[in-house]
Amino acid sequence: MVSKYIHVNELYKSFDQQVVLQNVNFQVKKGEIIGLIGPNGAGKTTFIRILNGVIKADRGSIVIAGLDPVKDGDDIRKKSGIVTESAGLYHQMSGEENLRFFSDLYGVQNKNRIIELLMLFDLIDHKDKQVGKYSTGMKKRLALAKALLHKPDILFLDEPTNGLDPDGIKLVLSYLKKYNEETGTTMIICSHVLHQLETVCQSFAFIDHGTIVEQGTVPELAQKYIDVLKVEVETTLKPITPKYQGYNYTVDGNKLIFELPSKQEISKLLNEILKTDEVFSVTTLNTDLESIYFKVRENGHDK
Ligand SMILES: Nc1ncnc2c1ncn2[C@@H]1O[C@H](COP(=O)(O)OP(=O)(O)OP(=O)(O)O)[C@@H](O)[C@H]1O
Repeated sequence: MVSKYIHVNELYKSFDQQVVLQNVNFQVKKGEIIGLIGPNGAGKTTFIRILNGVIKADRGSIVIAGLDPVKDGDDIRKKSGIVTESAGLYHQMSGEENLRFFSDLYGVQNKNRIIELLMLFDLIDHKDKQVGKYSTGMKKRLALAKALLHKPDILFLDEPTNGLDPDGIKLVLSYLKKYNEETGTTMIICSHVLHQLETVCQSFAFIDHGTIVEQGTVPELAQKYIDVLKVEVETTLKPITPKYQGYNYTVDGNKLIFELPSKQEISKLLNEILKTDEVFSVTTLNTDLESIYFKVRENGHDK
């Protein structure tokens, strides 16, 4: 069995009388980037805060890199970086002063690291400006720089691209991916922007009403939840009967959308079309993270 870097077992948390997390079981492999997704109020931020040792669970066990967030909270925080909505920055200090402050706190030896990160996150021209006067996107980029100062082994990222413009989103996501490839840093990312998450995460955990209801990679989940594949084919074929080779299809402009029982049927279908016609493009429409997300949600409601 592959040993898990983060292992959570039967975790519970309530605030006053409200149960926020219940029977949470969750595992992450070392070096994995996992997306934590679920509707508003599902418990994602609370879960991240418990993992990072900011708040305590009521019961259940957590092991992160062999450590327990309750007993070894300081050690986990030394190994981890966190980005949350509030960012934890000092608004009276400049961007550079903030990074210097946290750099001293984390005991970062490499004095070039601050300038390196200011340049990387496109903040070098604003390094002397008070953070209170930063835009939302600038604050978010500075929060990421702060989280990466001490080259953590684990990154907890709660909505890391919220408030960023398209350039900022591209910069941050491509950096996180590159950083993971180079350093093997384990990352847990919460976000509602599923198409962005899909570009960086290797697997996903779905949280609903405080419970992890599903966990896996997109191909694993597609296999489990998607029973009819929708395949869009751009072709010169103009079928005239309601079915083509026994498959249902609909027409969308110059494209045909076929319903197939499995991906093995795609080549069979294309071979048939190519006997008489041309094919310009083929796209699977409903095996993306968003389609799977709604299937998982539907499944939860059916129970
Ligand atoms: N400190 C707190 N005191 C009382 N209730 C809280 C506290 N923190 C969170 N909650 C409640 O716990 C529930 C889960 O909140 P949480 O922020 O973990 O959800 P989330 O999945 O991160 O939501 P979102 O997608 O909106 O960010 C909500 O009902 C929230 O009101």
